[in-house]
Amino acid sequence: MGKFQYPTPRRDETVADNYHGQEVKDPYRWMEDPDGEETKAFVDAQNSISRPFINACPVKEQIQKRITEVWDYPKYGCPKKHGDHYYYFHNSGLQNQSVMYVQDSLDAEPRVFLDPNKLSDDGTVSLRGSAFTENGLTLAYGLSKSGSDWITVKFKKAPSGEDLPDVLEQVKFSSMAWTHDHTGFFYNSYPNQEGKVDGTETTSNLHQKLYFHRLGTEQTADVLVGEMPDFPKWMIGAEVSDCGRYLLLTPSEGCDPVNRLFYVDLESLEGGISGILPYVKIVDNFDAEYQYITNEGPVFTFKTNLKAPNYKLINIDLTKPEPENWKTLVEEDASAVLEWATCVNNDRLVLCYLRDVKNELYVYDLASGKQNYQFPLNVGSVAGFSGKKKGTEIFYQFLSFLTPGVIYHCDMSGRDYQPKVFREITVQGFDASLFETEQVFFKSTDGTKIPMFIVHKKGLKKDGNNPTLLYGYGGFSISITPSFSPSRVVFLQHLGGVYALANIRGGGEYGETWHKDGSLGNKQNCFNDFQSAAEYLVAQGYTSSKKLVINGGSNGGLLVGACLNQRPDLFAGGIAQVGVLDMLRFHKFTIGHAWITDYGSSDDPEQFKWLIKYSPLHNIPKGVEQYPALLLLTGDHDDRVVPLHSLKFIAELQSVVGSSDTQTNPVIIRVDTKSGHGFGKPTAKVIEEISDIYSFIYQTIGLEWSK
Ligand SMILES: O=C([C@@H]1CC(F)(F)CN1C(=O)CCN1C(=O)c2ccccc2C1=O)N1CCCC1
Repeated sequence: MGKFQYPTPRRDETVADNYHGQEVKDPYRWMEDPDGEETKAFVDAQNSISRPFINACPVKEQIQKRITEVWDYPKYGCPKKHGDHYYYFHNSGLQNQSVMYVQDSLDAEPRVFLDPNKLSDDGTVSLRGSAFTENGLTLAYGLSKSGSDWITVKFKKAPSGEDLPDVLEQVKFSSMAWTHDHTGFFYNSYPNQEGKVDGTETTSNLHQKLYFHRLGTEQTADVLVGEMPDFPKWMIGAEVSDCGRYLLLTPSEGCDPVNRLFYVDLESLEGGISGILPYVKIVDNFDAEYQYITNEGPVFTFKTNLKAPNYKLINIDLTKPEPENWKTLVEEDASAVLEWATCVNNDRLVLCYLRDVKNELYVYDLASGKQNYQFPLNVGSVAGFSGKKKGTEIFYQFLSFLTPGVIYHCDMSGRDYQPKVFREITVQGFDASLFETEQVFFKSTDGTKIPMFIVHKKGLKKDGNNPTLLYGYGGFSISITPSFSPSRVVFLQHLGGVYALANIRGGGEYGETWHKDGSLGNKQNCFNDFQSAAEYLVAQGYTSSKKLVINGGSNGGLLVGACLNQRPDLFAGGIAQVGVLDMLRFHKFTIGHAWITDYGSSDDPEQFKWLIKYSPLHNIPKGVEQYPALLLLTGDHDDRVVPLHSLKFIAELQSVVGSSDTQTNPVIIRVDTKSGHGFGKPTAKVIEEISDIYSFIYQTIGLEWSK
């Protein structure tokens, strides 16, 4: 591959910051202004390199065509009952957004209830959050434009779908909680945020407030019911209890699974909801998480990680709320993580556990906390669930790497549970029997056992010659569990690929211990684990460093950037999507301040030392013979991880390797328009992006297309 001529954007060597005595230059600081003419010109110049390179892939059309074919299968979500009707999401295959249908019964003719595809001509308006009233007669739903975190909340009558006039703007990171008289709705917004709020701005999201909206009134009449003026970073989660009597407030100040716990007895409010609510504090610290499950009168059940890093269920009686009166309902399981719990049929709990990255589903008695049934489940994930306290049935969706989806239905009114297949999702032309999934455990640098899924065609030759895509995330207590991906099928089936998913530390796969072992001062463990995963795949003959490409998005984009910098010899390439790459400044933009719980902050001298050691922007290796091929991807409306991270990183990398005679691998960036962090991305854009990624890999590590 010939040498690339990269743009040479202005380097302002006068920009430098003093971090606790250490000067750090930031020559591309000007790229932090997304509206600057220079920034826009830089983006255009970068796309003028990456677009032709990607399009030069000789089989790009075949790749895109095949991904489109495999993608074109009917997708369904679990039905949910609201009032006397069932609602479910369905995508006929290639629709940009899934459509919400309503049925009068499970076997009645479905009717379109809400079709987001009608709300834009390119599918870039997506549904983000929704909540039905208790009687199922009104729906509040959020709409996001171009993938931004900002939503506009609108309302519909159900089941007719008739639009109501109410509109709520400047809503972000919001709860959606109705009062049980169906007349009002709690939500969050940033009313005082200055300037643009269209998702292309980088303004920090501070001073979130809680409002109460009365249906049929203007947003200007909404009642400010909660604010924390002394704690600008706090976000105020709100939930109405199953009985409708209590409003639970769960303030948080970052992304750690911890929150405070306040409540309001809505029945005790003299004069109704008319101002800041008189909340009672049950927990006034950030020592643990308390997630509302249900309540029986004043006895509340919460999922918590208090002295239980794998989580447990506790009961708190509001009439005697002191911790010494709290009771454990379901003890922590030392070998499985309690991921979620839901009350169904008034007196049952459905609990979902994760054991060695595989889900298990159980029924417990609410009163006794005793387990009384385990649902039969294959190896894989429970990717969807629906059921509620006043309901007598549940639906759950099972997925795995080779199972596109099976939805089960179970009547919970008796004790003899007979889950039945409600719907089996199939992919034309996909024969799962041609492939296999292994779960292996390898040792990381410090000897810790790390799980990894490996998926490939049966009969794979372990001759070190298989192109391999190694995916990882490793943060924010998020577990990456088996899922089905049509584009991955194309990589395995037509590009002879091996797909590996490494469940590295920082995630939630083994509870809070696992998360903490990959956060803050331990963040390097994530990179060590991922590099050890790569070394395992090479040592076992799955692949070689010349055929190994790493991929991650968001926090996983940081993972890719840091690992390419640290071990440019170990990888042929990297695909970093919407990555966090400037670890000294991430907390200054949009919701970045909430990530300090995982990363720390450069404002703190001790934490600065952690960050400067691995921040991708500040650790690009100099003098390496060949930096791996790198494709960065971002979007102009990404207000979760703002594009400046990727712009500054690619500029610095190109300035370091661009002049090297031995650097033949491309290091380029693809900046999409009307595109955000990923949530709600239209199918057309998703397929284009994956096709571009495979085309990039095809040209850099040399793939072969087979029919
Ligand atoms: O997006 C993120 C991190 C990872 C996460 F913790 F899973 C979520 N996250 C967030 O930044 C979550 C942002 N966020 C809230 O804080 C919040 C409160 C209430 C409702 C909705 C929201 C919401 O989306 N990151 C991007 C890169 C690094 C972390």
